[in-house]
Amino acid sequence: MADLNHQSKRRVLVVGAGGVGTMASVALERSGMACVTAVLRSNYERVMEHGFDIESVDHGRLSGWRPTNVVNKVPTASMESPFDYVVVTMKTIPEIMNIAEIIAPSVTPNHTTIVLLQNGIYIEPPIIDAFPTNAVLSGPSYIGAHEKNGHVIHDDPDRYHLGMFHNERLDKRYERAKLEDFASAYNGSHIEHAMIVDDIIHYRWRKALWNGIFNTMCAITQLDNAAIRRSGGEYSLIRPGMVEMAAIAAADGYDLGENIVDKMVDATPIELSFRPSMLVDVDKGNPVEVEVILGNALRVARKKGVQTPILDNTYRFLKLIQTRLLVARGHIEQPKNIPTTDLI
Ligand SMILES: NC(=O)C1=CN([C@@H]2O[C@H](COP(=O)(O)OP(=O)(O)OC[C@H]3O[C@@H](n4cnc5c(N)ncnc54)[C@H](OP(=O)(O)O)[C@@H]3O)[C@@H](O)[C@H]2O)C=CC1
Ligand SMILES: CC(C)(CO)C(=O)C(=O)O
Repeated sequence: MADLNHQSKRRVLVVGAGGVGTMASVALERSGMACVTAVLRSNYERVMEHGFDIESVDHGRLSGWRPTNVVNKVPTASMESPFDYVVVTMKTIPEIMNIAEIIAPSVTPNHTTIVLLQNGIYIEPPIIDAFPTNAVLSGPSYIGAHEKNGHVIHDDPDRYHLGMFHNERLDKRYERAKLEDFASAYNGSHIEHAMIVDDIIHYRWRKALWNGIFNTMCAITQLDNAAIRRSGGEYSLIRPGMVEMAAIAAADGYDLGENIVDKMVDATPIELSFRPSMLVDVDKGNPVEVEVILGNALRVARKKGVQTPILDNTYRFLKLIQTRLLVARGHIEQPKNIPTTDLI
């Protein structure tokens, strides 16, 4: 572990301590190079009293673990010691929340770097619009980690591509320095989690092939990734859906290469049954990230004139499920009129 004193540690705020946020906090704290304040919500009381109980494929068993600070509200940044990084690990549900507004009190202009460790495509532009003087890093994660009331099962290694999402008002050398500094802090526990890449949008489209198809279709059918393939979905829906997503990426200027569909399907062997994060949300009765995982991709398709019949229907089904979930949680009332979006 790095031998740094408290003063030289990066001050990091992690917003949302579910599976991804808790494991990000562990990686950063265990590196010895960061001091984490984690913002918790439903698990706050439990973690304050007992800490997290974590079973991690990367870090082993941690009982009663807590980051340096645990709070239940996004803190206002102090003038003397602003946050160096605000790491966002909440789900993105634009139907009911605005991430930029949530993190705003903790972001110091010209100083804080915002790191989005979330799924989705083109989730960065609204953050850059809201914080024009702050660097934005983007890291679509391949972790498997799920949290329930302070208990975390982390069974797939914490790995992600990390890149800067260029803000035209900032110098690329400044953004690059932030990218390298954050990656070094995250990787400081000597587990190589963050892999720096030059063009993060390419990697986000690659991941959209998996998330936009498996996450959505598993959430709709409530079948895990292996069950959906074994039930005939691989050739009727999964592969054709991935072909559509690759066509959107290509129209956006990102050629994902030959055999990308085979590669993405083979990336998760059929022997490995697991529930993608969106299916876990449906299991828990939580709203799903339909807009950032699929809606944003379809917005690009519309703009570029790409036909996406399978993904259009996937979106329509998922929006119905989303309405049920939002009503059940009291976020919206049962719609009386037919709800529409720019895509329906
Ligand atoms: N889990 C996984 O294995 C993977 C997840 N991802 C992506 O990572 C991101 C995080 O996913 P995941 O960890 O599964 O999400 P979870 O739902 O497990 O955790 C999100 C956490 O954020 C909290 N939260 C929500 N809103 C706020 C708020 N306003 N203030 C403070 N806390 C808040 C939630 O609290 P509460 O409990 O009160 O709702 C919850 O604890 C998502 O974009 C997901 O798609 C990517 C790859 C794998
Ligand atoms: C690809 C996967 C399954 C995690 O690695 C994911 O992104 C998710 O569960 O949302």
